[in-house]
Amino acid sequence: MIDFFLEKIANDQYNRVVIAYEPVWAIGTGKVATPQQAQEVHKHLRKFIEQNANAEIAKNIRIIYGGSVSGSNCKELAQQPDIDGFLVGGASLKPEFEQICKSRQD
Ligand SMILES: O=C[C@H](O)COP(=O)(O)O
Repeated sequence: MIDFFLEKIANDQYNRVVIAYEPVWAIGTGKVATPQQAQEVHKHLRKFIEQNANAEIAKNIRIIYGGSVSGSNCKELAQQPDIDGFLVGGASLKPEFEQICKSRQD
């Protein structure tokens, strides 16, 4: 499905694109992907973009993870090289959201 969208994006428009990977079983369930699982998918997406656009675009595009992100799992997810941020649902309404926002800064 992503190829359908990518072919409609001009190379100079990629800086306005954010791709979110959300395993459906992780949305609002409290079951989060392991950092390794999420990293594997994000890496695959970045590689796909490299092959279908170019290496510079693939390096700079933001690929974010969503699905039961919390204060207790954000740190390790944020350390994965191809996870650029999060799409946060339930935890965005809780104090731990601040921790999630800062998780890539530490
Ligand atoms: O919009 C938010 C995402 O669907 C994830 O929601 P969640 O963090 O509650 O699992």
